[in-house]
Amino acid sequence: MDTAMDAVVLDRDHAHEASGVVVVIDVLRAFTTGSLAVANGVPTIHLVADPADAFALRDAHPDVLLMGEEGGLPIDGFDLSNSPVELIASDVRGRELVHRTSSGTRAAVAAFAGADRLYCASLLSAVATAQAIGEDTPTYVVSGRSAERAAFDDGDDDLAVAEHIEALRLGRTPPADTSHRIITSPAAARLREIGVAEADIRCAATPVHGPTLMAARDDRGLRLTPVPPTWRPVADPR
Ligand SMILES: O=C(O)[C@H](CS(=O)(=O)O)OP(=O)(O)O
Repeated sequence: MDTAMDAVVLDRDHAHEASGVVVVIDVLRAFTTGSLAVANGVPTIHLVADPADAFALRDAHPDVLLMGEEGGLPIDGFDLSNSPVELIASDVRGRELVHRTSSGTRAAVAAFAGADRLYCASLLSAVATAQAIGEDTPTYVVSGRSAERAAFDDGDDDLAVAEHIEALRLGRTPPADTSHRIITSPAAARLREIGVAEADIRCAATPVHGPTLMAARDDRGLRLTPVPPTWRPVADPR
């Protein structure tokens, strides 16, 4: 994709081409909800591309909670939808989640194959993600942009967050309009159309500092865990 950034930016259809350090962005709503889940005590999020994979994981591990959506709407038999506001109100502490969404988790599963390190990010985790990436120039995957969604979405909410993270990573002032771009994005309009609560959109557009999520493979597939923060005091004596 052509963007104002030097970093490579891929849409979801090209996620499998990503290599090196990869940041998959889904601000509305997958990785906003994911970041809030770990902030609320979820130790691990298993990512799947298909609802059938989520049900299979629960059959094998009945203690997990299933979270996600199909076309933005709750999935019958899942415990939670893909809603950050619902997540905050739920008791998830200590529970492992299986997360399936139409754009975000599918993009992450596709991008993982070629990645040396993969982060799943949103505006909530922009600062933590920029810190975790460090000096490596990452490839960003704008998960909301794909041929499947071209008629109603250009992925601008995710691109805005990619630009925000990249500015932070380079020590520059991040754009002042990131939240505005999320709230006024085609993805937000689409969610409003299907009846998703405005609070979910506002939550995703609020730049609080949440944890970023790093992917690894285990015996259950792809899993996300929080990256420990690397904050240092300003006057570090070392
Ligand atoms: O639930 C969401 O916010 C979206 C639904 S869709 O992609 O617009 O159909 O999924 P996500 O994967 O979180 O972007």
